[in-house]
Amino acid sequence: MTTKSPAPPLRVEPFDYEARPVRVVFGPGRITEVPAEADRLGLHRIMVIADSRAPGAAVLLEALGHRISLRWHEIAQHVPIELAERAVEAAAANDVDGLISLGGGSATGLAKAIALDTGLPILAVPTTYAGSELTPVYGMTGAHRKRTGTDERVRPAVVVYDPELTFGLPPEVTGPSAFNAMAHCFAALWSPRRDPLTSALAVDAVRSATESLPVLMGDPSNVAARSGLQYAAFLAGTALGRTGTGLQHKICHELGGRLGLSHADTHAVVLPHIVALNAPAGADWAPRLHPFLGPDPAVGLWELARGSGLPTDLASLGASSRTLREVAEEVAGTPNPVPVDTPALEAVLRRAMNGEAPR
Ligand SMILES: NC(=O)c1ccc[n+]([C@@H]2O[C@H](COP(=O)([O-])OP(=O)(O)OC[C@H]3O[C@@H](n4cnc5c(N)ncnc54)[C@H](O)[C@@H]3O)[C@@H](O)[C@H]2O)c1
Ligand SMILES: O=C(O)CCC(=O)CC(=O)O
Repeated sequence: MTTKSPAPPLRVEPFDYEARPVRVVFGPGRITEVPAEADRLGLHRIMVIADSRAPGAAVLLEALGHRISLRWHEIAQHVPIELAERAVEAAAANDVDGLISLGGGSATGLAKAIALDTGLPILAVPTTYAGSELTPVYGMTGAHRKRTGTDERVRPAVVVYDPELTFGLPPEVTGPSAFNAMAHCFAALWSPRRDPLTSALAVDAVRSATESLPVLMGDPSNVAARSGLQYAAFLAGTALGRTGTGLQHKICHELGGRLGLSHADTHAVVLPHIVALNAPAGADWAPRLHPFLGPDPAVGLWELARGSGLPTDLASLGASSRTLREVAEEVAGTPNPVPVDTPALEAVLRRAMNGEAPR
């Protein structure tokens, strides 16, 4: 591991600040408070979208009792459009007045797709570190292309975080999902829409994620580390929900939509390389991360990924050279602190493809 050093004093630039209302309930065991939160929202005919691999569904369904109008268990990454359409039809047929999602970003994403069409309020119970529950961003996939957008109708009204629900999250989901959260942090740190609060949230999220992840790799049920990683996801999602996404996320959406790759795995592989690309423009953010990631944050991330047993090459995820070229052509114009043309971006993606160190 590279040597870590203290951060220099923070320089505060002029900024605009605006926050959107969301109620967040955080703590072990607090899934029991979901019925009271549903009552607070005035929900009587709820559609529960529950990932059956995540714990808590049975408890939640029993606790909600008569408030439930429809149970939905079919969930898929990147939200296929035909799945979203069927879920919207079912919500209308059952006259539901609100949505409760329990699961990772895929369960939240389906609730968002329904809310986009219907305007129904969402109460989210996240069980990974994707952070979707705090953003107005949605995504849907059809004909191997992912469409993303931003709409306040999809931002959940209430989020209930219960770290106990993540105790059984397997290491191959925990590690990449932590990197998905850290990808939000970097997007927020270098966004033109950043402000001192989004940057502070992002820095503390990286601190908490980099402290918690190594603990969880050896002790998956460590309560403090599970809480620390979910806290990081909360901060990271809040920051991303204010600043929006950029090149890193666009690359992952293009790869995920075309190839059906695991979203979090793709973020984990690509992130160190995009951090390296943007390092020359990192005077404002890189020194703040030195205490947690060492003097070169890109290398620090790459070493953390390797040390945690995460995938570090796109080839093993199923990407091909042809796809890399298509993705580079598609996303090269995306605004980024260090502008990048198609050949340069293809070279970056090729390094990610081969599992090379970021540079
Ligand atoms: N809109 C946004 O702001 C945003 C942000 C991040 C991710 N996303 C989207 O979310 C999706 C990915 O979310 P994800 O990475 O959380 O994956 P996911 O929701 O598909 O979950 C990953 C796997 O873990 C399982 N799982 C979830 N919680 C579990 C638990 N507690 N215990 C055991 N198994 C559990 C799931 O069944 C699945 O097999 C993608 O479609 C991505 O685009 C959206
Ligand atoms: O909801 C989506 O599918 C698009 C937004 C998203 O996935 C954010 C991310 O890349 O983590």
